[in-house]
Amino acid sequence: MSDGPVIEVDDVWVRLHGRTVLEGVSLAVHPREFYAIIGPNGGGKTTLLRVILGLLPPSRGEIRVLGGTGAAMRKNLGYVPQFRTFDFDYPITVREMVLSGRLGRITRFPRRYGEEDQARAEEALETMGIAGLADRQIRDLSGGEQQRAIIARALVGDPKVLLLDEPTVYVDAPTEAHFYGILDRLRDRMAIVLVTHDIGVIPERVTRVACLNRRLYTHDTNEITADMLEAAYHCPVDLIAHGVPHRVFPEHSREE
Ligand SMILES: Nc1ncnc2c1ncn2[C@@H]1O[C@H](COP(=O)(O)OP(=O)(O)OP(=O)(O)O)[C@@H](O)[C@H]1O
Repeated sequence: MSDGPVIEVDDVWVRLHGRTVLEGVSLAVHPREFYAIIGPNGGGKTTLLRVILGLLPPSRGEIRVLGGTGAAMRKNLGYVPQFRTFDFDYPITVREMVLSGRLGRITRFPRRYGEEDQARAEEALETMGIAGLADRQIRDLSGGEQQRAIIARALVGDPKVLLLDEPTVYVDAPTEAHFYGILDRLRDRMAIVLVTHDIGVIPERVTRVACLNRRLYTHDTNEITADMLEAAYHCPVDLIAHGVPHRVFPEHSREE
């Protein structure tokens, strides 16, 4: 992989039903980066992911994936949508669900999974620690196990960037730590972009943080600063009460 950005968002604007949802958003994600985007509910996080994925055309601006703008480049993106968008009552095993992440890569007809598809699915199940659950029905899993299956499904396409929308909603604290450990190991192979409204879940391993509320506020470092939060949340945010690990903040001076 070259060292150029894997994703470039260049002055992107989105208007939906007469409302500006994204306003002049620019960012670059580099290989092996762990980029966290936080912001309040309705701040435009899912919209930004949808624009990056090519699911929603911007009113203005450009998205480049691995330097290109064509739809084919988007195959390099793995997407983990919000948990609530899945229908877990659908009768399907964990392996079948994970395999379905390969469908976009199969061009022959009729669409049948080949050996490589099967091998990738086993690898993704192993990576997410759910190989032992492969033959279970997805509806019989716990919320945390289902969440891992969703991520495994995004991994089978061998993405260069993994985009996650609120991935820890159904995950308890010990599992969350383990989960972020897994994401960190994935960074050998791909960049990670994680969006969340909950500033308490920003893991210590992030390499870059931005706040999004229609506009994007960032200092291009892994520090969340009080001014970024205030700009995005439009109110003073009690940093400690939200359990944000203090290491993501810069040193406070004596006067603060
Ligand atoms: N298809 C749509 N049509 C009209 N408005 C939309 C549409 N999709 C999103 N919006 C609006 O755009 C704004 C941003 O929504 P978005 O889902 O991107 O926010 P978010 O930051 O992901 O929020 P949350 O943390 O609640 O998931 C919201 O005000 C939402 O109502």
